[in-house]
Amino acid sequence: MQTQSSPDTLAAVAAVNLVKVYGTGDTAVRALDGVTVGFDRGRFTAIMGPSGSGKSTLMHCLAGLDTATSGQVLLGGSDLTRQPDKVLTKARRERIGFVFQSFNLLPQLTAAANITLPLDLAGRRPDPALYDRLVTTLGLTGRLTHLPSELSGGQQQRVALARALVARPEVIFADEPTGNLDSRSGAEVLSLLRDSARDLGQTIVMVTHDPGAAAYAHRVVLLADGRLAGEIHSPDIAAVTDALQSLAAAR
Ligand SMILES: Nc1ncnc2c1ncn2[C@@H]1O[C@H](COP(=O)(O)OP(=O)(O)OP(=O)(O)O)[C@@H](O)[C@H]1O
Repeated sequence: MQTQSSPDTLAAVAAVNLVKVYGTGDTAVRALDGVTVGFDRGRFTAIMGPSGSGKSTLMHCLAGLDTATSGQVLLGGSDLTRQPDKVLTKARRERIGFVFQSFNLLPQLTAAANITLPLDLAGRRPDPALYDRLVTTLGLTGRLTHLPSELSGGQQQRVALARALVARPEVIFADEPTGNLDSRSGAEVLSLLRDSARDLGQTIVMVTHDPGAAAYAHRVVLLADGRLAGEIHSPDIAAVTDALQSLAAAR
């Protein structure tokens, strides 16, 4: 296991000495304590670590959904932390895709309209071949005219995934993307993420607690107490489980 990660400004997305403090004074929590890590283009990385280690905070800061206290977030080499809100919003809309547990589907739109919404907002049309492939692979063919309230949790999650992938963003951030899926659907989603990295050169960053899910990634980045605690390249379930157990034992 390696414990070093150099700042890599050529990475698709990178954190440089990122610090995030919630609250002030005695109650302040240092959720990120100087994290420097890069995520290479076309690679699928899982972020893992004990509960409260800063995984979600890191991903939210990388995705521009939360503001770091200090440090930099680089997207394609440019510093997101110094951009005006308008530029940040545009970058989020056009260059970044999100697959979060809370789905964030619009309740009044059909599944199909939810999937194409980010493209519609950007005045772009979906690539029909990619759209068809995603809808078929994700088992949504018979569900496209349904509203989110008419879909199961797993189906909603797959709509959110199709929405993130169809726009072909440079970077996709996924927070427990298989959390609500049965094991077969979960395996399909993870394969799809890995294929998207390989075939479309997308950069995928996924937070997960599941060593089985992490084993689909090219690399696992470990966090503990808001700091980088190691990396595993070409992870398998046993190596990930061992690393998590070592982190838990060190607490
Ligand atoms: N909005 C907030 N206000 C105050 N503290 C927060 C806030 N969000 C997170 N924290 C704290 O920051 C630390 C890191 O939280 P974070 O959610 O990033 O951890 P995590 O590794 O994603 O945890 P989990 O695996 O339980 O989801 C925790 O101590 C948490 O309590």
